[in-house]
Order: sequence, then C-alpha cells, then structure tokens
Amino acid sequence: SSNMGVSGLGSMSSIAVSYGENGPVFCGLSSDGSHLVACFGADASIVYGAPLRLPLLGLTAGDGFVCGLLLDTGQPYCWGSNIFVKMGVPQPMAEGASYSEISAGDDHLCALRKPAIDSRKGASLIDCWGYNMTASHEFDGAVAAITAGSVFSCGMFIHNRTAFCWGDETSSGVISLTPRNLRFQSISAGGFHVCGILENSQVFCWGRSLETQQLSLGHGDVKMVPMDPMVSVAGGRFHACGIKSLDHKAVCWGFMLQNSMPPPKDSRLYEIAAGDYFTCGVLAATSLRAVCWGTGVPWSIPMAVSPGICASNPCGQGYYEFSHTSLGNKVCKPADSRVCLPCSVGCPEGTYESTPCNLTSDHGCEFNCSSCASVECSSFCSSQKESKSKRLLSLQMPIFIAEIVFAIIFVSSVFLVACLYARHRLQSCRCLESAVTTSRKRTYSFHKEMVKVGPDLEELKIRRAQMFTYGELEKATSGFSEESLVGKGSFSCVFKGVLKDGTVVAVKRAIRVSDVKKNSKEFHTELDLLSRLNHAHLLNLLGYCEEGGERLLVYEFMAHGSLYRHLHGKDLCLRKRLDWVRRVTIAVQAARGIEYLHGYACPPVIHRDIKSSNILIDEEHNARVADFGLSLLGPADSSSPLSEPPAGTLGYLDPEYYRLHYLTTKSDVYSFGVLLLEILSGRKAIDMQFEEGNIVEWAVPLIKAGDISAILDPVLKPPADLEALKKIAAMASKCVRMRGKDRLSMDKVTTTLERALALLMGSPCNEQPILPTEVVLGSSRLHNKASQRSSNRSCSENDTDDQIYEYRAPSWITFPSVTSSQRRKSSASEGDAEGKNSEGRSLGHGGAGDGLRCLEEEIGPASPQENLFLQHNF
Ligand SMILES: Nc1ncnc2c1ncn2[C@@H]1O[C@H](COP(=O)(O)OP(=O)(O)OP(=O)(O)O)[C@@H](O)[C@H]1O
Repeated sequence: SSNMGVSGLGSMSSIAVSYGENGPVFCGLSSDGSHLVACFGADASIVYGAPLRLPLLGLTAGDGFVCGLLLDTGQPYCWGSNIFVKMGVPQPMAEGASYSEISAGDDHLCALRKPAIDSRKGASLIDCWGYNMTASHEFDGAVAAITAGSVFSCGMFIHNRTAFCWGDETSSGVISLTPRNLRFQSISAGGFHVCGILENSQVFCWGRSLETQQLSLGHGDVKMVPMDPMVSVAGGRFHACGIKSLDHKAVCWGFMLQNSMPPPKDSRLYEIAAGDYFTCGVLAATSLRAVCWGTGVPWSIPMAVSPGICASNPCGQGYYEFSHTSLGNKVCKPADSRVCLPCSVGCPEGTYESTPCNLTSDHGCEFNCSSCASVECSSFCSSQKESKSKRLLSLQMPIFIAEIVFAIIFVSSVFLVACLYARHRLQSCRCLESAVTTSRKRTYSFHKEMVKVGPDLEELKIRRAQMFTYGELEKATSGFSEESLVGKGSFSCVFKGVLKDGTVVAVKRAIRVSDVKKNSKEFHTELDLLSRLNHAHLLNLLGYCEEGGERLLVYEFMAHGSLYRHLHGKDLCLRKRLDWVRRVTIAVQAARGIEYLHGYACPPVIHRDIKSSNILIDEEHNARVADFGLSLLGPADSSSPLSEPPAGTLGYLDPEYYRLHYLTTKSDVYSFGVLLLEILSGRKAIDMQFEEGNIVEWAVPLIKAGDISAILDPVLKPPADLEALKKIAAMASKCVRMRGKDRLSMDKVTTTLERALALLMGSPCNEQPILPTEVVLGSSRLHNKASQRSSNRSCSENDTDDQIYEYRAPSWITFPSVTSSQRRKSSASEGDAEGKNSEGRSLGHGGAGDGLRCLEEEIGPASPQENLFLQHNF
C-alpha cells in the first residue's frame, strides 16, 4: 500500500509547483540524496525563501507557497507568501506532532499524523491549517493518503481503499459526489475535482471542474477522461494529467486553454505535479530533469530532481526500486529507504514482455522479430542482428587477445633464457657497460613518458567543458568582428557568438601576450575550477579552445551584461531601472554564489576578484558570479592564510591581502563589502571625481554615524522604510573591516541579505520560532486578511539582533539553523567576528596574529594612488 504516483494541486511528491499572482514556481528535491530543495520561477518569495539547508522528505504547493515535510522531525515547513497559511511551521500545531504526509490546496495545508492509526481509538488524525480549514479531524480507520483541492481535502482509507472528502461543499461541490463503493489505488485532487486510479488502473474522476461547462472560461478544449490504464495522476485547476501504464508517457484531460503546450510526446516520465493551468514532470532519463507543459509554465529548471519520495517500507508488488546508474542509489538519505516506482503494465502493440518487472527494474518490451509489421520493428530487429554479431565478435575478441599475449610471453621468455645463457657464456665481454647505459637510457625515456601522461590525465579531469576548434569559434563570432564585441577586460576581449546548434555564447579571447607559460597555468586553473563548480549563481563555462597562441573560453551568454554597466554605464535609465529590490536581489544571488565557492566547493575556492564587472546578469535578471581565473583553492581551514602575491582589482582589494599577502576567504568578503557599498551608493569603488576617492573611506564613517541616506544612490527614491538598507550598510561596513578575522563570513552575509530583502519587499516578519514551543490546535480560526496584515506589520522592527537569525524564521524568507558540518568554516570565523576585536586575545594561528596586530594601524584601505601589480585570468 502506498500513495506513490499521486501528486495533484497539492499532494506530497518529490516535486511541487506553485502558482498565483506572483507567477509559477517549480520546486524539487535534489537527486543527490541530500533531500535539499531548490526552486526556480517567478515568485521571489518562494525562490529566495526556500530552506536551502533543511532536508525534506516531500513537497507540496498551493497558491503562492510551498511546504515541505522535514525529514528529521516530520513537521511541515512552509515558505513563500499566502495570507491564510502561516509560513515556517504552520500554526497552531499540536506540540510534538509528527506527520507522514502533507498536502496543500489553494490556501490551506493538511497533514496526516503519525502513526497512521491511533491504536486506542482506532482512528487517524488529520490536521489542517489555512482558509476555512484550520481544524483537527478524526477519521475511523487508518488513512493511506491525503490530497487537497481548492477548498476541500480528501483521504483514502487503507482497509477498503475508499475515498472520503471534507471541506467547503458549497463552493467545491465535490464532497457529495464522492463515490462510496469504488476502491482506489491512489487519488489526486485538483481545483474542484478529484481523480483516482481504480484497482484496474482505469481513471475515475468526480467533481465539476473537468466538465464542458467550463468552456465559458475562455477559449480552449475540453478533453474526456482517457480510457488508458494509468500509474499516476495529478490534478490542476480545471485539468488533470496522468502517466500511462503502458509507456509512462503523460496524457492530460479536462479544460485546456488554447495554445497551451502539450505534454512531451516522446518522453517517459517518473513523477508529475500540477499547478493551476500547467503541469510538470520528472523525465525518466539519466538527466532526471524536470519539464513543464500547459499555460504559464515556470522558467527552465536547471536541476536533476529525485524521481519520487523516499519510503522506508520495501517496495510492494507492482513497484520497483529506483536505482540510477551514475548516482548509485543515493537519492535517499536514510540508508534503509528507497524510491519505489510503479511498474509499467502491458506492452505496446507488436511487442511482447521480454523481462518482467522485478525489484530493481521496470519490465522490458521487445518487438517480435519473427512477425514484424511496422518500420520500428524492422529497424529494431536489424539493429539487434548487428549487435548480436558484434556481441559474437566481442566474445571472440578476448580469446584472440589472450592468444596473442600468450605468444608474446612465450617468445620473450625463450628470448630471455637465450640471453641469460649467452651472458653466462660471455661473462668477460666488455659490452656489458654499454648495455647498462642503454637500459638506463630506456628506463629514463620510459619515465619521461610516464611524466607525459600527467597532463593528459589532468586534461581528462576537465569533464564538463567541451573543446572547440578555433575555426568553430571564429565562425560563431563572425570572425571576431567588431559587431560581436560585447566587452573588454584588462587582458581579454569578450565576443557574442552563436554556435552551430544555435546556442548563444560569450567567447572570451585573450589578448596575445608573450608570457605564455604563466597564462597557460591560469588558463588551466580556470578550466579546472569552472568545470568542477556548479551553482545557479556562478557563470557556467561551456568550453574552451587552445590552439597555437590562441586561448579562448566559451561561456553562457549573459544577455544583460555586467552589474558595472547597469550601475555606472552611460545609460542612466538602466541605473534607475535597477531599483532597490533588484539591487538587493542581485546582492543575495551573488552572495550565494560566493558562499558556495567558500563553503561548499571542496577544497574551498577564493575568488580574489569580486567586483561589479564580474557580476553578470542573465536573461532572467539573475546574477552570476564570473571570472575564476584568479581563483585559488583555499586552505581547508579558511582561517589559515595562503601566502600569494596580490592579484585583484584596485579598490576592491583586501588591505590585509595586498600588504601582507595574507589570503583567506575573508579577502573575498572585503571585496563583496565594497561591492555592496557600490550597489547602495551607485558610486564606483574608486572614483577620483570625489574628494573621498575610495568608497570605503567615504561610506563607512557615514554609516557609522547613522547617516545612511547620505550614501544611498541619488538616482533612486529611497524606500519608505530604510531599515533593510540600513542593515545592508551596517553589514557592508563589517565586511570591510581591516582585519579579516573581524569580518563576517559569506554565509552570515547571505543570511543577512536575504533577511534584508524580505524586509524590503514588505514581507511580514514572523515571530514564531522554527520549532514552536507552545502550540494549540483545533481552533477553527478563519484567518482574515486585515488582521493578518496588521500583525505582520507590527513585528518587523526589532530583528536586528544577530542572535535571532539562528532561532527565528520570518514568514517567507527562512533562515534555518544549519548543521555544524555545513557551517564548518563559518562557525569558527563567526566566533571571531562576533568576539570583536578582543585585542588581548590570542589569534590562534601562531605568529600570524601577532603580525597582524602590529600592522593593524599601518594598514589602510586601498588608496587609488597605490601602484599594484595586477594579474588576470589570461
Ligand atoms: N558571459 C558573458 N556574457 C556577456 N557579457 C560578458 C560575459 N563575460 C564578460 N562579458 C562582458 O565583457 C566584459 C569584459 O569581461 P572580462 O571578464 O574580460 O573583464 P573584466 O572582468 O570586466 O575586467 P578585468 O579583465 O579587468 O578583470 C565584462 O565587463 C562584461 O560586460
């Protein structure tokens, strides 16, 4: 018994889609076994509010919000914004309650309590929160699964597999239509309907939103419920989709808006989830990528998602255990859990079942080659013949090789014996010496060859980056023409190009320099680094070319250029269009990219050249951190310094680094602090137009004096409430502290920025702790818009206290406390930063601390007159 394969408007799944006035969002649990969620789409409150560090068992989504079931505690956790559902852990909730499943409707969430049945009462408990639904329900008998529609919810009993529904009958009209005698394998609710898979795998739907009367909604088609057997269904607002048992392809029915995208024709799917007018699914291919169809689908989803929810029970009959060739079986964290997927039923016409569905794989279907009637069959059978003969050849091959090897060994042994005999006979022969020399020579040349193997192996490491020929890139950029030139750096030119397959790329071409060796090293550093790093806010390297003296890097093309161009370009409109929310969003995204470099890449990476021209903006206005040419792999312990000659850009350069060559991740924090000041003020890092040419020297005293308005970019109207920008400014001044140890760490910076963004967007701050200490359940309190708003407003003030970050979750941006290993580096540095400037304290790293203390007064921020030696990534 399982509820697998059911994911409707709000059933629990490894993927969830939210909809509503802020736009569509796709969220999915990563396929790497971390159980962590990532969200992509239009609604910033969901995308940036996702609890990036809390492992979740499953997801569900409603109008403007997404909820996950916490893997460790079995509590629901919601993020996004919906005035009827409290974000964080929904309130009121019974103390210590733990749930096995959650399911969200438009404006409510229901959760099935663990254990499935109360042994004393023989009843199951389902708790709901949200619009007209906040109550605790008791049902006689164990419940197998729950699902939520627009203003109602349904469940299915384990013992007789019948469905039951409750909620607002007047507006849903679903409850009274619930069939009493039908037995289901699974059910899924949509807007005002429910579809279930019967025991014979046929679909049965009830309710009113799938019917022809909905034609009055606008132009579109109404399709009948198909007769095909299905393995899973998902209900949208006026439609439902299912995965067919036969071929695992998606099919949809109900009302479809005109011009809405059809489901993918040729792709098999694992899991589906429906939003209001669209549906998304996980591709049953090695990529495990998600695809969406319908109307108003979320943006592209650059992640591999788990194909289902991890279950602790062994897979039942009719299910097989998912295993991924390259992932092993790492989709699930608890060792004894697994994703169970439904077996396909039947084989397409003209084929027969060649292998049955077993514990580890779905069944296989093959054409019957003795009676071929279709073209597909003929081509399949002829390819089979070919592969059979190849197989035969491959079986014979090892025997052939073994024979040759045996012959060689035999001949060499005979030769060796003959030589030894000859040597024995000619002991006084003087040619021995020269023989030794030759043999030494041979050994040497062999070694040389071994050494040569090194770089080849190195090259093999560059897995993801594709190698291009110079000709290909020349063609892509119309011969590196003037028209294709999009930017110039100190040592490179960047061209826009279009590859053969139509991909738009940026080709970075080194200005030819004589010191090829040094540049080659840096070239390979960047290649190696970029190909190993992977984060939504880092600029992806697509490929490279190294031919003769030419070195070219091929990146994704960033349609909106650099942040520098937006802030300091000639076009003032561009600068004005970058309003406060956009600026802070860019800062959050860039911070996340850098935090990844510092905390998640192993070993840690220090960027060394954070600046506004290295923050690029993509088509969807997301920020990407670029230019890792100067990156160095950092020490595993971020506080131990690397002694490196300084490289970077004037104005952004950490004083500790350029004076002492003392390089840690805190050098990037300094540069990021400068970047934040730049974003807030619209001033360049160094601008000699002003009396105070260095942005740090100018801004920090003003911030410390509390005069935040004096530093804000004059081209923008200050926001109504300055609190968010004040927080950012205060934090920026902590980032540019003289001593690295006194600066914040990047994860702290990200957290503060996220919180500031929430404040700026007028999001209510929630006083509730992540794990509530006192909760009451059962008050059928109807949340009301006005009261909710006023309570929201009153609580947004006093959250400046740093400690609050660790314990409290605001309503839509979450700041969960993380595990010690995740914050391995920051915890040490945090202590340092918070334990502020305790001058007498030991700095913990031998002489380095003392050296710093002596030099503290001596060091000042980079002055524009300073003549620095700057390296570059070419
Ligand atoms: N992937 C890209 N897509 C679009 N434009 C890009 C891309 N990469 C770089 N650019 C543009 O080209 C310009 C030059 O980039 P480049 O990385 O060569 O130098 P830089 O970082 O600006 O300066 P420096 O070389 O001094 O560090 C950038 O400022 C940006 O406007």
